[in-house]
Amino acid sequence: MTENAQSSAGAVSGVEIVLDHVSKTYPGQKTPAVADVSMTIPAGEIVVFVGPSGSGKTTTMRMINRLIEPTTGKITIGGKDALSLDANKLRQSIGYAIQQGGLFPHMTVAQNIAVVPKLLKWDRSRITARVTELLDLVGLDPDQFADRYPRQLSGGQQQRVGVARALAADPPVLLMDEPFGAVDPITRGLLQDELMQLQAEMRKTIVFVTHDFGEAVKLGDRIAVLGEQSRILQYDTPEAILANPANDTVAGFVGQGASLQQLNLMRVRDVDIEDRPTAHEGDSPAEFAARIDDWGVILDARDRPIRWTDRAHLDGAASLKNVGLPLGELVTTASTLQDALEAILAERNASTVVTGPRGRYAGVVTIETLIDAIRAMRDQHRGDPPIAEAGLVVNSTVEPVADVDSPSR
Ligand SMILES: Nc1ncnc2c1ncn2[C@@H]1O[C@H](COP(=O)(O)OP(=O)(O)OP(=O)(O)O)[C@@H](O)[C@H]1O
Repeated sequence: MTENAQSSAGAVSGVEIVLDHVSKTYPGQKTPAVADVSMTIPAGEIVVFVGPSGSGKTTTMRMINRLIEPTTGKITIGGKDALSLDANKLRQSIGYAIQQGGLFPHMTVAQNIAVVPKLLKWDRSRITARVTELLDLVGLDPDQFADRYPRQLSGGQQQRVGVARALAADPPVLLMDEPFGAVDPITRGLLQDELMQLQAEMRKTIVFVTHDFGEAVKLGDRIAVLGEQSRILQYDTPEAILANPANDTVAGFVGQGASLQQLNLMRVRDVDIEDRPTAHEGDSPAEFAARIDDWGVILDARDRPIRWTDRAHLDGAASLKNVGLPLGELVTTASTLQDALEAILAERNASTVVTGPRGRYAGVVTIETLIDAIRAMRDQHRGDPPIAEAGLVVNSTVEPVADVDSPSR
C-alpha cells in the first residue's frame, strides 16, 4: 500500500502471523506438499501468495486456520500458539473466503452471513443488525438481497456475500483463497477495488492466494512468490519485486507486462481528485444550473453518483429526477491508474467519476491528471535499468508457468 493510503487509513485491527519452519506431508505421500516455510505476515497488511498450480499456496494458507494440520513447525497468530488452541474456536476467529463465495446453497444470504455469529451465540437482534451492516458494506442492498438464495445471485454478488460472511464476526485475520477467481475481469476489478476500500478502513491481516500476478501487485502490501513445496522465492513489496526479481523464475511470473504493472501500483487517491458541483434529485434545477460551469453530478439519497448533467440539460427542467445522462464506468479511490485510464478510454470522456467508501461521490479524475502522473512516473524511473536488463523479460531458460496468469483454474 502506498504512503498516501496508509495516512488515510483506519487503525490496525489485524494481528501478526508467524509461520516457523512449517511443513505438511499429506498421508501416503513421500514428499511434503509444503516444506519448511518460515515467514512473518505483518499485522494489518495484505500478503499475497502467488505461484504456479500445485506449489502449495492453499495448503500453506489452510494451515493458518488449521483446516489442514501442519506435520511439523509452529504457527503463532497475534502471539498465540495456533496449534495449541481449540481448532474450532481458532477457525471462528479467522475469516475465510473462497472462490465462488463457497456459500451454503440451502441457506439465504442472511443465514449464510450469520453462520459464525450464530456459532458464537450472538443474540438475534445483534445478528440481524450485523447482516444489514455487512450487506451495505459490500455494496448489496439488504432489503433486496438478505432473503435471496445463492442461486438467485450473480457470480460477483455471491463473491460479495462470501466476503461479508468472512467478515461477519469482525475477525482480525482474513484468509482469501482466489476469492475473485470465478468472475469476469470487470467484476473482478470492481471487487478488488472494494476490498482495497474496505481494507483501508479495517486494516485486518489478510492472506490472499492468487494465480494472477497483476492481482497480487494491485492488492498486496507484500507478495510472497512461492515455488515448489511453497519454497519462498521472493517475499517483498510489489515495487521491489517488479524492480528487482530475485531470479529467473520470479522474473517469469512478473512477465512482460512489468512496465505496465507500474500503472497498477498507483491509486486514484494518490493523484489529484477534482471536485464538480453536485446536487440531489430533490434539489432545484435552476439553483444547480447556476453553480455549474461545465458539468455537475446528480447524487442519490445515499450520496452515490447516478447521472451527470450540464446547463443545457437543466434548461427548463422541472426537477433533477430524470435530467442528465448515465455516468458509465466509475472508479473508486482505491482503483489503480490503469483502471482509471481504462474507464476513461471506454467511455471516451475526458474524465471519470470517483467514488469513495460505500459508493459515495468523491470527485472526478481527468485524463490530464493521469497523463501528468504517467509522465512523473516515467521521469522517476528514467535512471532505472531498461526492463530487459533488469531481467523482467521472460527468456527461454525460464520454466514455463503456463497458468500463472489465467483468471481461474
Ligand atoms: N488432501 C490432499 N492429499 C494429498 N495431496 C494433496 C492434498 N491436497 C493437496 N495435495 C497436493 O499438495 C500439493 C499442493 O497443493 P495446493 O492445493 O496446496 O497447491 P496450490 O498452490 O494451492 O495449487 P492451486 O493453485 O492449483 O490451487 C499438490 O501437489 C497437491 O496435489
